[in-house]
Amino acid sequence: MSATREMYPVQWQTDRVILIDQTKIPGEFGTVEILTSQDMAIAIKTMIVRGAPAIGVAAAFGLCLGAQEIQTVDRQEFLVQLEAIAVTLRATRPTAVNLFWAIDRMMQAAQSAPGDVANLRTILQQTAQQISDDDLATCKAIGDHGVTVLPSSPQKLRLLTHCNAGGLATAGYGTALGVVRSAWRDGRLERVYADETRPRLQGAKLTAWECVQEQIPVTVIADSMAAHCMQQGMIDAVVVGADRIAANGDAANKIGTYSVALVAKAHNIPFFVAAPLSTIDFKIKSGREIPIEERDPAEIFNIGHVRICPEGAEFYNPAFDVTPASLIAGIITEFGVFPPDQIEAELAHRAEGGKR
Ligand SMILES: CSC[C@H]1O[C@H](OP(=O)(O)O)[C@H](O)[C@@H]1O
Repeated sequence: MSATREMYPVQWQTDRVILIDQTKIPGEFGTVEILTSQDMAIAIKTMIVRGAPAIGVAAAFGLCLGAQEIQTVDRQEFLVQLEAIAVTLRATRPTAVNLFWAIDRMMQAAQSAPGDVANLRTILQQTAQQISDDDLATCKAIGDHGVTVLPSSPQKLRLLTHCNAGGLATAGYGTALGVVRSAWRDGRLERVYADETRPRLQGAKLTAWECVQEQIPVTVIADSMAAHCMQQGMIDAVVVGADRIAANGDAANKIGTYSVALVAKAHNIPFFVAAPLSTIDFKIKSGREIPIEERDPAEIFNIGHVRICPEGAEFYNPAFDVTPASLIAGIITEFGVFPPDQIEAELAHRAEGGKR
């Protein structure tokens, strides 16, 4: 299956949501049917669906499931119960701002829609689908803008990425992998170097899978090898995704991204962050305010189902880190590529214009 437009990690089907089960890739390609808002919350928390834009889309359709569960015909009571479901979905994961942005957009749509409860259900489904469709178009625009800022030589570039910011992490096509796909389409790409991305291994499992699906040459490396590859002159540029970008351009992304950015700077290799406007959190001034999710220590002490650490050791498992704006050559958005210290000025007016 192609991992581009045809591959939708989140799909609404009449009265349920079909998720690609990302915990099973690459061993098996399977889907799960999500019938309730509660099950959608579990799917987001357990990373059956993951990736900042993808969990925003998933939460939006989770609210559509919730709307089906609410029995009342009283509009005000419906909105009260819908907000309670929104609280549950908001509590699933704290770092990716797309989750909160999508839920807020859905709740605003419901509260401002006219008519009875049946109409609110219709508006919610239309809004969730629009969020999904917009993200797909946004990823394509990010991909195409991204190619314009990649180094002009060599003609065929070697791009390193960290984690998975691909079609699986979005409504399709991807952000960082959107740049990869557009570069590949334009004959500008020799190879992707994919950090395996311990502990969840999204690079080894998901990025490699997406590239292999489309015959994009990909080399998987252990996270500890990225510095060596850059020192050896094997990497021309780095492109990663983001889960939340502060107004000053500091960017939170999967744990290990900050190290990659530091090494890229040391070797004068351009380090780009690819993300939609919905990932920029204008309400926070710097990356210090970005909440960092801490996950189950078992993700550290197990590989697969094999325990690799002795009982008695303690563990620390932050799922994200923050790369300061000073290490970022440019933020690639659907509106173009901007220096991180100009992101607030450049894009705030679009946010006020309701384009988010
Ligand atoms: C376009 S995906 C952005 C971001 O989301 C991923 O986190 P997770 O797999 O924990 O949901 C990763 O940080 C990606 O770069």
